Amino acid sequence: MRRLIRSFGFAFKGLAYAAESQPNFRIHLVMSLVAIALGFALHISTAEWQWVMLCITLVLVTELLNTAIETLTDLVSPTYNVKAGHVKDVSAGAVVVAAVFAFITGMIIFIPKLILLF
Ligand SMILES: Nc1ncnc2c1ncn2[C@@H]1O[C@H](COP(=O)(O)OP(=O)(O)OP(=O)(O)O)[C@@H](O)[C@H]1O
Repeated sequence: MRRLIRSFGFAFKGLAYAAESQPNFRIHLVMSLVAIALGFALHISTAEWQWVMLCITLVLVTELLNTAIETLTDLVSPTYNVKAGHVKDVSAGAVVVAAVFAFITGMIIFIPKLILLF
């Protein structure tokens, strides 16, 4: 049990490191809170909540993995290296793919409800 609590402690340390060091991670956290607030305000359905939560999870997880990959790349290749550049670019590409998916899903769920309000 003590080991489990210790592991959670390390995981939260990782989350705190990403939040402190990565402006993009902070932006995605704020966007996630905005999506959750909109979800409550617009009374979205259970199925829509599942899509919203999937998008939030996907974006935050890819952002965390991107941070880990960037940190590891800087560790193993502190000087310029073409392959290190590719590693970082591909990793950043994964975040963009997740963010585009989240943006499109958000539009599909929220735009019709926002239009009905006006
Ligand atoms: N060691 C390296 N060798 C070659 N190219 C690199 C190297 N480090 C960074 N790059 C190039 O510079 C780009 C930006 O790298 P950087 O480490 O600044 O990440 P970043 O854009 O600041 O990421 P984030 O904003 O998510 O923290 C990389 O995507 C890559 O193309």
